Amino acid sequence: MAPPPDHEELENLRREVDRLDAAMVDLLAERMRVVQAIARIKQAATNGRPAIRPGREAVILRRLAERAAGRFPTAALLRMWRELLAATTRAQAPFTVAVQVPPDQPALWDVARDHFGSLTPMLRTESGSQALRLLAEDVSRLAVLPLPGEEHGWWISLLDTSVLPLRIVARLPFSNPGTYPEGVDGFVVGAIEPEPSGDDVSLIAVETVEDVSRARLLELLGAAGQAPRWLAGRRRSEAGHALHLLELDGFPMPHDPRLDHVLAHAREHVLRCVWLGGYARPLPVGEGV
Ligand SMILES: C=C(O[C@@H]1C=C(C(=O)O)C=C[C@H]1O)C(=O)O
Repeated sequence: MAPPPDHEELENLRREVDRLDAAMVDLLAERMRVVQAIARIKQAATNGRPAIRPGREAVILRRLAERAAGRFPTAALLRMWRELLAATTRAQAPFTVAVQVPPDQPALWDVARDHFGSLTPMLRTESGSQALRLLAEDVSRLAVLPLPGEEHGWWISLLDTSVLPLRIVARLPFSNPGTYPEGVDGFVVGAIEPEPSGDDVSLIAVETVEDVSRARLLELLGAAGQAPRWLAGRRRSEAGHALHLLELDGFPMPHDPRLDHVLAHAREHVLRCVWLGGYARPLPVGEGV
């Protein structure tokens, strides 16, 4: 039987695909060499801490999503890059991720898996304190914990770590093409200094005297020029104080004058403000499908 007339063209196109595949592998190898050079420079500062830089990763992913838009399915591209970033960070220093999977958010495991790649060891924990213990014991270098709320009070523990402070460094999922159920969100915690990505949200714990209501607190901060969102609260009955977790747009640092301003402005009610970290604002849901 005579070959179909376009047989030769098909063969040529497949050779072209093979050539491009080979070129992409060469580029990945070249990229890995550059990452290793970065790792050598970072080594002194990293000193056993995780190599991941969530702010930098967010900058890379936003830029590539924009570049690929309309030419390559962005959601697939982002998934590929997550796998790549997991491989390049693991190559710098192997790490394990502790993941608290609450019974009502089983998909948080998948969100963590997609973010840290299919080959990164992950340990499932029942509670936030268990996940944080794995960090303290150096069994895991990073933890994925459900968004703070009434049930999830793990963030309180971050206030009390003085050596090698644990920070909230990322919010997951960073991109959700609509495949994760709504309300399945987590924070990544680790002994890393969060770095700005250009579009960030900060997390501030505010300790107040006990009788300051949530509304009053937001009002006080509003008067100090801030427009925070309230995430969670806890009473510290032993001290007669209350703790609130707030989100603030932008990227304040531990000693941001904006926080000092809040303290000065609401001195009678606010006892301290503690910067717990921040995260790169995720891409809008459904983007990059
Ligand atoms: C290479 C670095 O380390 C990690 C790997 C990255 C990458 O592969 O591009 C980016 C950020 C870090 O999570 C870096 O810090 O730049």
